[in-house]
Amino acid sequence: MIALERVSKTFPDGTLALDDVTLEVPRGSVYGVIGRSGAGKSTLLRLLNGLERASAGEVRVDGAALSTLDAAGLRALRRRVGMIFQSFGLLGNRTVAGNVALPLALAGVPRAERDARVAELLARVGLADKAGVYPARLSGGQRQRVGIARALATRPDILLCDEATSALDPETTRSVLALLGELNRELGLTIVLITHELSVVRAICDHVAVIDRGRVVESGATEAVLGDARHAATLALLGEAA
Ligand SMILES: Nc1ncnc2c1ncn2[C@@H]1O[C@H](COP(=O)(O)OP(=O)(O)OP(=O)(O)O)[C@@H](O)[C@H]1O
Repeated sequence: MIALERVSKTFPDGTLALDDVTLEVPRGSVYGVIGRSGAGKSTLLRLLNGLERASAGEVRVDGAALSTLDAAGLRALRRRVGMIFQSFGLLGNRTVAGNVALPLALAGVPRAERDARVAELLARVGLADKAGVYPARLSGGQRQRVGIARALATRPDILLCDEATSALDPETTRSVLALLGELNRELGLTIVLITHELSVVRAICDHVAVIDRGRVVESGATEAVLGDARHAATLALLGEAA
């Protein structure tokens, strides 16, 4: 459903962040992109929701070439592609409910419908009792649950996770990853997550791509890639995790 076909990204200063990347994310999968800092992970993720445009090659979502989308097409794409962040990205001057309602308000969803959807989302992420609380009063794990609820508000079928658990302790990481796994199964949500932690890939990803200096050096089913690692970048990640 998501395909990168020989995608390269060169920034105006000449930095080649992605170099001839080809990969395919199957519908309904949890797809991990792992690599060191600066490998190109964030750039790859930003290409998937149209925040960056490929310098060469093509990104397709359900066959539609993102390079051909006009402004309306990009808005439609972003409604079906949710995103969560390492730093959560919540608005401190809005309550939990207010944060989750924001994308619905922007999409013009009527008040009553919005309130019902927010209540449903907060119940799903286990925060029904926190609707009126401000983000500053929440733990990191709770903040990320709000981020997840907000990302799912417009019923996207793809969720992009940008180092979503990197700021969390191991136990909270496990519970947030478990929630993502449940949402993947219950909603058929396709999840693309970027991480520098092999434990995250092992915990939740059925597929993985290892990225090194802008190139995908290994990709495929997680067990196959990790069980038969060949590239130095993958071996280094396995060595660090051992
Ligand atoms: N807007 C930009 N202009 C110029 N270079 C950029 C820009 N954004 C990223 N880069 C460069 O592109 C390369 C890949 O960056 P990217 O942020 O995608 O890596 P990453 O794997 O996500 O790293 P990290 O885990 O540290 O966020 C790096 O060399 C980075 O400095």
